[in-house]
Amino acid sequence: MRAYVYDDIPGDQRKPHDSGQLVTQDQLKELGVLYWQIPQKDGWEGEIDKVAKERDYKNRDIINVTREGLGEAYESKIKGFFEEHLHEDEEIRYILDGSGFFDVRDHTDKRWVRIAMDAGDLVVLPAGIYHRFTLDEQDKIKAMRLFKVRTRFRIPPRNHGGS
Ligand SMILES: CSCCC(=O)C(=O)O
Ligand SMILES: [Fe+2]
Repeated sequence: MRAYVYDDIPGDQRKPHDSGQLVTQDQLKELGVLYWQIPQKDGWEGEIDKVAKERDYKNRDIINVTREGLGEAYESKIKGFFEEHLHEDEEIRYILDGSGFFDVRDHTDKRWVRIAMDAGDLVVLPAGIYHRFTLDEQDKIKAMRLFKVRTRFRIPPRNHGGS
């Protein structure tokens, strides 16, 4: 995982948009974003189960975001993921394969912090944080989604003055 301030330069959302200003794990924690690295090797499921038990995540599923996997739904899914939104509960993702970017609003609510994730990265976005997701130029990701509750509410995207 690598986090940094998003460069806000117009262009393909899949590009890194790396401003070069790194954001540390502690700074992510100040935003309520938690991170674990759980390498994809023997016993990784047990490590996930430990975190799930500790944080009371009762349900999980797998999502495969690829052109092949989603077919016609691909474009609309990609668009929807990248619309700035928040949830009333945490968003928990463990990356099994591929890679992608989670962007979260920082405390100024003006800048994006981009969190570049790949296999073995577990992230928890706190309830109420404005965020979005995009694939990167690899154009595929497979992730485990964990949930405290079965039903998830998504607060519609806001028009944040265009950025
Ligand atoms: C990394 S999984 C795809 C993104 C996603 O599940 C979400 O934005 O809710
Ligand atoms: Fe979300």
